Amino acid sequence: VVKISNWLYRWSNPKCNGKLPPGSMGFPIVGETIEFFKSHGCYEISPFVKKRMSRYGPLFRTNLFGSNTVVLTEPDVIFEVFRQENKSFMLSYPSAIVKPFGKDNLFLEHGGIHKQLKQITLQLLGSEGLKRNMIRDMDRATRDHLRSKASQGSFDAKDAVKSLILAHFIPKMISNLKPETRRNLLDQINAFNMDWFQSPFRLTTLKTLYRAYIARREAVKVLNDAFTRRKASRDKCGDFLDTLVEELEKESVIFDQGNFISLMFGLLVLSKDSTSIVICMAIKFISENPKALAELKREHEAILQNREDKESGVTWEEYRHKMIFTNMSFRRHWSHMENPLRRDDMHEQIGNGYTIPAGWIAAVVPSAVHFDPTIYENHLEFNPWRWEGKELRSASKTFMVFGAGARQCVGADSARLQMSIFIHHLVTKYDFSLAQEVEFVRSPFPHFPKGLPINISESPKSLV
Ligand code: HEM
Repeated sequence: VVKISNWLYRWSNPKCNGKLPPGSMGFPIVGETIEFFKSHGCYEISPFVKKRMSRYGPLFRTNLFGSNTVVLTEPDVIFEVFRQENKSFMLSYPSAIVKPFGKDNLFLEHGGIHKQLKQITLQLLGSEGLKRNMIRDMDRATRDHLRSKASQGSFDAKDAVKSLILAHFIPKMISNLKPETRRNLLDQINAFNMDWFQSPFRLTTLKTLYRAYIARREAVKVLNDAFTRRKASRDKCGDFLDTLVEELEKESVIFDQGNFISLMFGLLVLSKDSTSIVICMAIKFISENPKALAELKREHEAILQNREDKESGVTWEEYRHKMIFTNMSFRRHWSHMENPLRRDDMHEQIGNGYTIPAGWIAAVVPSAVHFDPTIYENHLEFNPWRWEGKELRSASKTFMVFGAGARQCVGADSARLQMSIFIHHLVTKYDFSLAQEVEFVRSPFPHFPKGLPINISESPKSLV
């Protein structure tokens, strides 16, 4: 009894050579993880965080995924943690989250390996790569996909947008796959979903995890075959696989084929899951806000009217400089990555004289800043006009939807571009509405448990 009481006491009152932030460590072993995963509305701060912020203040301690954790919600502290990447704070996600992506995932590495991998990835997803290689095909695929879906009169946007993204992204990775192999890869990447993470405490979790494991295994097989064949043939196809094969041939190479297979797999899954959910959020919000929809139509019809070559599709210039209201409308929708996690390696002093002991996790909550009532009037309202005249692209202490510092998202521009092109075609060519009331929750990633069915038809006023 004495031993157990002692252990329970130590669980609730962990050691610290400074002052720990207030908070509760929850139940032994599971901590407060179950409450953390409770689903909640999407356009708000999670009740888990909100409740503790009002009880303990902007910094509080807890235990999540079996790790002692300090949750950070203050803009200055969050920005500083991002800035200290690779110095006192290191990216660190629980193995339960990252394991299903495979063991070779080098984006979890630090220092030089991470830097080199990021440079390689930016050849595909950086603005030069997007401008040169991606925008035309992205536009064409989006236009054709929407046309074919709209001809059915209604469709589930949740699945359709994922397939649309993969349909043009897979050939950018590997351009010479046979149609049936490409179809198989698309199906496997689509089958690899994050359902196990949305509800890790349900009986069905093991089943969804197993399905994801099988899908990953099959997808990796396709990617591996394509890699091996390309290496042997030395063909040049102008795709990302060329870049990766060339990297492997360099004398100073620090990666192997397995690392690059894992990279391709991770990028395909991320592009499908992250961007599609934000596009679906956009469809939902503009369907419910006629004033914002009218303004979007005005912006995109003006772009179309001023375009010299009507068949050229969205240009880089239009995307970067003429979609101001589009940017304003979906600015906060990107705030969907709820908790970037870092491990404190240095026993860091943070705000208000508190300390994060070495080895603890720092869970930053950017959405607490993006929905902060002291920064935003009517903070939960969808109001694109609140951004009028503001700088819309770069990260700041009060806006970090794509992270900040060394770990800033490599896919940010590609996601924004895909969203802008989708909205362009949707609002200029179609009339659409939600087919039914939509369930939209966050646990902790946002998702539409019952899909997003929409009714759609070609607009009689369509300009092209
Ligand atoms: C809805 C769109 C997206 C959002 C909101 C988003 C958000 C984020 C955030 C907040 C981070 C930083 C994580 C951290 O600091 O721990 C991040 C990193 C990352 N994102 Fe995205 N992302 C999006 C789309 C994408 C896409 C489309 C891709 C790839 C195709 C991508 C690839 C990555 C990668 C590889 C990293 C790790 C970067 C590094 O460690 O240096 N993301 N993303």
